[in-house]
Amino acid sequence: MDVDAVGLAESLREEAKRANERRLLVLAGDRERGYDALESILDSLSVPITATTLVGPEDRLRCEQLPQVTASDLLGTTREVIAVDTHDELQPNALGKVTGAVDGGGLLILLAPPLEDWPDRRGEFDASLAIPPFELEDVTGRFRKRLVETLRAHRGIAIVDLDDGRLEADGLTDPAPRLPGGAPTPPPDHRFPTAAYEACLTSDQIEAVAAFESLCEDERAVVLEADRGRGKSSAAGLAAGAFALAGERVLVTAPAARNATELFDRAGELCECLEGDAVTVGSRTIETGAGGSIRFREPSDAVDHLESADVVIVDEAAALPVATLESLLAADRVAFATTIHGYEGAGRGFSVRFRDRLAESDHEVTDCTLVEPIRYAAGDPIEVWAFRALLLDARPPVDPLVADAAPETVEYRRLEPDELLADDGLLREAFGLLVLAHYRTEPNDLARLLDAPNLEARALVHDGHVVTVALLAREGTLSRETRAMMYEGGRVRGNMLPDVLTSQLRDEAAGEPAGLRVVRIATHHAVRSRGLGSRLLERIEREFADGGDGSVVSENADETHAIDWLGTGFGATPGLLEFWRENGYGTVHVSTTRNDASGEYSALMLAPMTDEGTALRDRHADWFVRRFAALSSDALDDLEPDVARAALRSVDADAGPPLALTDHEWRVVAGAAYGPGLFDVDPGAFRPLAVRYLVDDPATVDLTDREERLLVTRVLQGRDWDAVADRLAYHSTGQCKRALGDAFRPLVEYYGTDAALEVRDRFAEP
Ligand SMILES: CC(=O)SCCNC(=O)CCNC(=O)[C@H](O)C(C)(C)COP(=O)(O)OP(=O)(O)OC[C@H]1O[C@@H](n2cnc3c(N)ncnc32)[C@H](O)[C@@H]1OP(=O)(O)O
Ligand SMILES: Nc1ncnc2c1ncn2[C@@H]1O[C@H](COP(=O)(O)OP(=O)(O)OP(=O)(O)O)[C@@H](O)[C@H]1O
Repeated sequence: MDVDAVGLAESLREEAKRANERRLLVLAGDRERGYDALESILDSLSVPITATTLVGPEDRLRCEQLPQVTASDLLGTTREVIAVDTHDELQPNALGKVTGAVDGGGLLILLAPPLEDWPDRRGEFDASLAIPPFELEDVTGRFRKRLVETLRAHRGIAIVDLDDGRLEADGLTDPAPRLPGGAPTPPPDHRFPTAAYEACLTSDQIEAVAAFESLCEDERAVVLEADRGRGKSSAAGLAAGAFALAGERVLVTAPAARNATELFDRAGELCECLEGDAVTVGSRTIETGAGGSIRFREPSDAVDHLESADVVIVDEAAALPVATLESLLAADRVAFATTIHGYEGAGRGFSVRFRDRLAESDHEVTDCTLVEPIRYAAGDPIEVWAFRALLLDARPPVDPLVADAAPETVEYRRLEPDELLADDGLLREAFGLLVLAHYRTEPNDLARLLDAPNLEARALVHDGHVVTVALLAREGTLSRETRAMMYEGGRVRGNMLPDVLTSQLRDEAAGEPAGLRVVRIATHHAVRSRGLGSRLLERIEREFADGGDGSVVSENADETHAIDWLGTGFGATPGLLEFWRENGYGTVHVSTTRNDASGEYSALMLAPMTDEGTALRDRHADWFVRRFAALSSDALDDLEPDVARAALRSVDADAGPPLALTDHEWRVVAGAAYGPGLFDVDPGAFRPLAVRYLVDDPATVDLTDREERLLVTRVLQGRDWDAVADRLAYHSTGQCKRALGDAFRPLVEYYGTDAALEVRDRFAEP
């Protein structure tokens, strides 16, 4: 080999240390040559084996080894050298996590196939993109092509071609000597002890700690946002320590206890520094001599202990369900620390859904963003590369560029993967919009967008800028064998709607028609509610109804199909259900468990395009209406009443059984509505009527929102009178009972048979 890879690695390491930055070394070529070079490099670098990690399939070196799938174990830790073996596969998510864990002065080493061949390689991750009826050979290599381009274009990245013994780039940037930055100084006026500020490593961290001082007052919230490794957990820890030293009880929660390690370390150090032996420090509890404390509790447990805490700190808030965050808002003084641009899709739920709730709450909010990295110098070229390669900082266009967008000004555009690859601006805007609008978009999704054969993207663009984007997945057209396999309990990749309709809802034919699921849709926040989202759905429908472009490959021989149905599945909120209903989608299912990330029940909706699609939609809508009452008193007994109302309202009025109450049942219902009859003695008779009404939504019957919620909570969900009266703010259970009787009057009027109307006439006031 002509290239001195060892000498190169030594120079890179020396430069990295000098600049407190990282450097990246790509060893491209034959795998064995790569490992030989790597071993020589590790032998010569003065890096302890304990600070080195090999991320790859085999434990081939003497250092720590883990496979790419468990790269998340490295999150929050730091290593001096990490080598990643990408010969068998490359998981985009793992690449992000690994890059984030390399310390300032450290090296990231990639063992890669010859760069020219790399895009054509297929590994396990690619196999996961081969969603039936597509096959592995349909998966493309654009993500890797783009990755190679970024490796070649960015500073700080050395590339050695081991097969040709050629140095492609030396990665040396010859950084200007760093001026020794003075220690950051505490703010002039502060309430926390000076030591809390002296423990800070950057001036951003000082500002973050200072932001926590606002929690000395009541009805305050602090939101701390930062990219990974900006020292946000540590800042929260220093603040927690300061509160505990002042005798306050601090409750800390995070998705997992290990997320709070740094917080407890900093808090413990501060308390010990100021109180010495008077403080007891454990890994989940700290108690100060002043009577203060810091305690970690799991999120669900924390929600039940808000009363006993003075200050509540939520770390990695974006990774918690929105419903949990909302419950935590019951705390009077509360801080949320959260990662933006996380490598693990560390959610946007926080910004997407929770921010609004926070703004509506009584808390005065102090915002703080930490920019300066802690583990390495600002402007580190490897971070710059990772952000670009994985689009961690992709953003929708800035507001002024799209401010005038309206359905009349926009153009419908297919976002072909090749165009996205060629036009980074377009890719950034489209992906940025998807990231901002969805609580879990991660680097793997970028690869999916570029390479998965079942996915398509469509957008509306205003003046060349993306204002609304939709990600579409082809589903269905599954072979008889695949359908039987699903029916018998086997799993299929992708195909979310056919999968649920077949395996859970026991419809073996559900995977036959061709469908297109709107996986995600998002409108730029500055131009929502102008009809753009609806316009995009309409244009998609038009395109795919035309057959031509919308035709799909089938698992059965070479035949092609037009799309039979459009569908969607999402965390159900009344507003979103309404949006989809207005666009012609009807609910066919509500999941029986809440989504871990959003804390919401998912709704599945269909809009038929052909007779086959209509048949599929009709039978599932029918079954949905038939089972809804039983579901409501069982798995969905805590479904938000407004979600239940909106879900039923979106169902086609022809769906479900016709009302078939016996004369006797009608007398019971009308007796409760008009006379001395009681709901409690025969609740079953009221249920089909409530469901029928909520589905039909007849124009001439006008129940109030509260009355409809009463139908859901009392009649369908079977909650007891006290709980219902309390929740719907009736003065007493008696008033609530009368209200239910009153609510049934218009229903008896509208649907009642002769037997029912007779009762009404008998009791009706003269
Ligand atoms: C499969 C999925 O992706 S579901 C998730 C959908 N995406 C998101 O939640 C991301 C954030 N939200 C958005 O990007 C947008 O609000 C979209 C995509 C839902 C709708 O896009 P828009 O361009 O605003 O749609 P459009 O103007 O055609 O329709 C808006 C109507 O939808 C309904 N609607 C949509 N979202 C909401 C909501 N969160 N709350 C209340 N109503 C809503 C309302 O009826 C609204 O009309 P209004 O503003 O007059 O009350
Ligand atoms: N004030 C400090 N004193 C000592 N070490 C610190 C301090 N601030 C940060 N660090 C160290 O820097 C690293 C990043 O800090 P921290 O975990 O607080 O940041 P973060 O923004 O929460 O990062 P991540 O998102 O990666 O968890 C940690 O290894 C931590 O130990």
